[in-house]
Amino acid sequence: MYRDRELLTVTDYECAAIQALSDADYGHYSGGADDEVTLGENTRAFNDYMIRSHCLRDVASLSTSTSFLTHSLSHPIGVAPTAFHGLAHEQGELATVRGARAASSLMISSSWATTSLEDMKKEAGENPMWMQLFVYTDRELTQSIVRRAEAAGYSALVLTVDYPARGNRLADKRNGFELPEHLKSTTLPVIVKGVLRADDALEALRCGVKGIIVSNHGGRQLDSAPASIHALREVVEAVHEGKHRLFRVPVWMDGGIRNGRDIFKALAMGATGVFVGRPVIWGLAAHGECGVAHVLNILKEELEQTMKLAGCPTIESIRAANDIVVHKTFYERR
Ligand SMILES: Cc1cc2nc3c(=O)[nH]c(=O)nc-3n(C[C@H](O)[C@H](O)[C@H](O)COP(=O)(O)O)c2cc1C
Ligand SMILES: CCCCCCC(=O)C(=O)O
Repeated sequence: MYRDRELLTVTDYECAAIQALSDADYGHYSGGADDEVTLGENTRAFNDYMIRSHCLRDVASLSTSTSFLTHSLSHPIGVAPTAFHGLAHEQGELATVRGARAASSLMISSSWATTSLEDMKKEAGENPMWMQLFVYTDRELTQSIVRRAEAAGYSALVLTVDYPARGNRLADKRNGFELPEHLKSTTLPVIVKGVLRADDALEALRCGVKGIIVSNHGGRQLDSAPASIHALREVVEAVHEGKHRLFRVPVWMDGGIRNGRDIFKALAMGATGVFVGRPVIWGLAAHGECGVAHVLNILKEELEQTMKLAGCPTIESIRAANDIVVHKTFYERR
């Protein structure tokens, strides 16, 4: 496992990635749409919530184990689909897949990967992978991707529904960001990714989806969309059945997660698990597969630390506690 006294947090990894990447590539990965209001809100909004910790709880034996659909996992931190890893590291997605496997993280492959979907799955071995695809007007093309993903051993398809058109990314325009010729790849391939409202979540349920990822695409599509953590509660409540926190389908979230406290808050607000995008890219750019694994392990260790300090020894105990995370106004009213 990669260890470095200088690289203790995701923010440390972002600083290392800035050194490793060209300005244009860093701008492409880090940037959001337009004024980047949503991009900023994604991280900031976690500070709107406080962890109302318990004391006098037995946290001697702690477990972060959980499940995503049929997969039993040792922790609830997955890798979000992000495109073009060949810009961040010479081994591209193969390094990311190896890092995710080393950290036992479920990974969602981007349909705009710079490595074929078959090669990625082969590299992952038994580590579970889902395949992301966009909504293409060419149905035959979509079907051929779906068939390839099935044949390769992907266990779910993640349909990104927040991309009817590309967001207005000013960093890319200012830097003249263009994909190098040698990376243009069309490895194109039902969980929906990009839901932010209760009514859309219910419509997705009616369409028979098996899961929902609350996401605003890392602030790269509609600027002024709400922070994912703010939208999470609305979606969770919509798909919530009864008063015992039984969900008709799991709800995950991504966007702005940079530490274990953020993950704890998302779980407490009803998420089955979380996915991280840019932090994985920072690990990849800084130290390849070891960097990816290290970033994911940092997040897992921070989650464990938060669970101990908050008096919640299991993921279920976080999700079952109705009041372990509260909006900060809770304290203003008292
Ligand atoms: C560089 C980059 C590329 C992305 N590519 C894709 C993609 O190919 N497909 C997709 O569904 N989402 C894509 N996303 C969105 C991520 O899956 C995810 O929603 C977002 O990165 C989460 O926010 P975070 O980066 O703050 O963790 C991309 C995001 C970034 C930053
Ligand atoms: C024409 C290439 C589309 C790649 C989309 C990648 C993506 O979702 C992103 O946010 O960037």
